[in-house]
Amino acid sequence: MLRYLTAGESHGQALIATIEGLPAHIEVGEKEIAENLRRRRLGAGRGARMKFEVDEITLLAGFRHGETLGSPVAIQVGNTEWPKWEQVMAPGAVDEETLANLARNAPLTRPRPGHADLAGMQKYDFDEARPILERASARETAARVALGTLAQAFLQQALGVTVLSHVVELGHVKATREDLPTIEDLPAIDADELRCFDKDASALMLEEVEACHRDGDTLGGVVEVLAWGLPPGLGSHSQGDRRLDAKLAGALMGIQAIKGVELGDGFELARTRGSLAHDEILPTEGGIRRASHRSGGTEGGMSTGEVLRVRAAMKPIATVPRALRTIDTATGEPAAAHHQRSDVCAVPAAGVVAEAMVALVLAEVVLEKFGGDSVAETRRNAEAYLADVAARGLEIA
Ligand SMILES: Cc1cc2nc3c(=O)[nH]c(=O)nc-3n(C[C@H](O)[C@H](O)[C@H](O)COP(=O)(O)O)c2cc1C
Ligand SMILES: C=C(O[C@@H]1CC(C(=O)O)=C[C@@H](OP(=O)(O)O)[C@H]1O)C(=O)O
Repeated sequence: MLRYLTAGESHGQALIATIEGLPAHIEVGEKEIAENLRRRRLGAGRGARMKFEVDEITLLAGFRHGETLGSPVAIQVGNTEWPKWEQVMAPGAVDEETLANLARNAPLTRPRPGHADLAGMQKYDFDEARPILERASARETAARVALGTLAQAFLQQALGVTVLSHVVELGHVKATREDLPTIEDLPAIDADELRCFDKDASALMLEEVEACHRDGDTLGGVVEVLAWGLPPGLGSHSQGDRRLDAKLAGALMGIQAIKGVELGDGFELARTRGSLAHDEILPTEGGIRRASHRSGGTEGGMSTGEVLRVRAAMKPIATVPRALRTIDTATGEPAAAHHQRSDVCAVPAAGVVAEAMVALVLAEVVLEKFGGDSVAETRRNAEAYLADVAARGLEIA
């Protein structure tokens, strides 16, 4: 069983990520985690904090000599902003004078519509938003990306699976393409500020980010995650919560600001007749193939063996510089929502987080199907299964 948790506040000392259940001998470490954390910081529209804060990675447990040990993993991602926040975020008790100073200087009593502020203050009995926004903040996704890197390395080393994301919509601008992008198309996207394969759309998207920035506004968009090399039969039709689609949707909806998820052609399929909505099954040399890729690579809650394709829709950033209407909870009077700094757009970064979440779900279902206390054991079990599928003439060619 794969279990993981993160802890840590946005301006706390560090984030901590822990995971248990990954096999031994995954070759992965600081370098790979740092690269994914670097990618998570990229993208047009990210705020000032992304430029000066550094992700300080420490592998605390579960590794030896560049490999996982099969024991619980703990990773620390230090917040280099901490010295500036030591007093505001002091974990220990502070004296009355400090408390009074903090309350005088920056009481966050004007909750932002669209952020966790108000519901959190109501639920956890706080008079200001600081204790809520600290954990709601997407800073936490750095910890999930660290864990996702381990899952990605495991999937690649055990099964040859690659998981990558790209931006398909930003505000009202849509990228268009007839065929599915290949693995070769996508790594190159990393260098682009928007990680979007459609260069014309990408230019318009960048203009839109600029325009939003000038207007004191914010943007959302849609990212797509693709996974190549999956075997058929991950997940199960037999219970709702075992369906791969359900696990993916839950994991992606668990990312801050994600408001919608679709598998394959998703909502568009609902507008399409059945004769045109499904992926016909054709015989081919050495097995079978599909005539199209509309399902997104799942049927009956199981992987089909085709490319997995899942999209996540991110709402615009809630901290709108041209502040939205709210109330001051200290007085009950109308007010402008608090705003100090924020991203204008974090869609490309959300794509990297979405990759991590998809990889964690896939690692879970791979381990459920094939087990394995070492990467080699998972690989052997998967190969035996795939050989059997092929022997029955059902290999995806
Ligand atoms: C990578 C990433 C960066 C984000 N950056 C910001 C930001 O700078 N300002 C902000 O208000 N929200 C930002 N968000 C979104 C908030 O974290 C999110 O809206 C908030 O936690 C409330 O949760 P909800 O949107 O799921 O309701 C970001 C989200 C992600 C995934
Ligand atoms: C720090 C990160 O993202 C933060 C996510 C975030 C939010 O409200 O979600 C708000 C911003 O932080 P601050 O309010 O301190 O400017 C982002 O910078 C990060 O992704 O590493």
